[in-house]
Amino acid sequence: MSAIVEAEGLTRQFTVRDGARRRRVLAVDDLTTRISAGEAVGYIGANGAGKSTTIKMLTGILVPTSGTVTTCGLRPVKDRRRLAREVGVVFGQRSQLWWDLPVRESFRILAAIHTLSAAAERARTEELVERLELAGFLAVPVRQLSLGQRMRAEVAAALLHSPRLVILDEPTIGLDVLSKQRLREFLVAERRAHGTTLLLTTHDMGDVERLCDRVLLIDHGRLVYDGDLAGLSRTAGAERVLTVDLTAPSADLTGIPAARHLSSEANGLRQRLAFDAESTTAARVFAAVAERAEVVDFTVEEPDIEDVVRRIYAARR
Ligand SMILES: Nc1ncnc2c1ncn2[C@@H]1O[C@H](COP(=O)(O)OP(=O)(O)OP(=O)(O)O)[C@@H](O)[C@H]1O
Repeated sequence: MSAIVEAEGLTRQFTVRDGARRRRVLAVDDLTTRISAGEAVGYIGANGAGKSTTIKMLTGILVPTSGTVTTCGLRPVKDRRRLAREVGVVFGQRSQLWWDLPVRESFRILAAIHTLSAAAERARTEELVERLELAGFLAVPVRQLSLGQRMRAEVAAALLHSPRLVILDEPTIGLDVLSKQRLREFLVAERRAHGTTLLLTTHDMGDVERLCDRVLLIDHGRLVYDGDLAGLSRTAGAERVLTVDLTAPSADLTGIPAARHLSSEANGLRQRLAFDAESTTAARVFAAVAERAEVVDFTVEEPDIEDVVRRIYAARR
């Protein structure tokens, strides 16, 4: 797979005033990573961890203090214009649309900026209007749109020129559950249809769970995890939980190998056991429970990803 982002020792330092003194902040510290074409990567970290600074270096807005980065095979600062054709950026908290113009007009201006042919503009606009359900408000000025409508229009605007890389900065912030779901479904479909690479910064772990197959976790400018979500949970030692409903009240199911009894309800009719996916499996825990009691129903819960991230931060403090 060709590389869409290649960063090598990427570092950005700021000098900030701290009263009378000057202090250096390493916003991004020696970041080395590679993102291949077609990947969907969640870039997560606490406020101030260095996510925006990284994105700015990837898109040529900020010059690195040291290290190198290529985005879509281009040098972001030097080739910024050419890069603009390859990358689409969506900011959840900042509009890129013309506030007083109808949505349709913003699209026309952007198509002209990207020098799309009339046929390409028509086909892509139609595709995005249909997939993002924009038809009902194309003639409405942006300032009159609801947040959910505006975000859909923002995404369409950023994707109009069919960029190879789409960077989304907190794309679902402030959206209601349904709008979030629609937007995520659109992004999944867009990626499937066009092989688009997604790089997403978010505090919403639902975005990561539903959209990303890889997570980069950054803390104080340093990359502290690179892998899939399941691995992130393992890193934090997070446990899965087996809940069993039994046919008869039972004593606490303690002493199950590699599992920990968490709770019992209704005289032990429902019991919860936590286990570490590294040392056993849900099937083994279930089998051990079934030897001791008759089970009518069961569920297995995955670790809560927000809890996982909190644990990782806590462990590093
Ligand atoms: N222009 C700047 N001048 C000085 N310091 C800056 C500048 N931009 C960012 N920083 C500092 O660099 C660090 C990383 O900031 P950055 O905005 O990249 O974090 P972030 O992970 O995007 O945070 P958030 O989730 O709040 O957007 C912070 O300590 C921030 O204060």
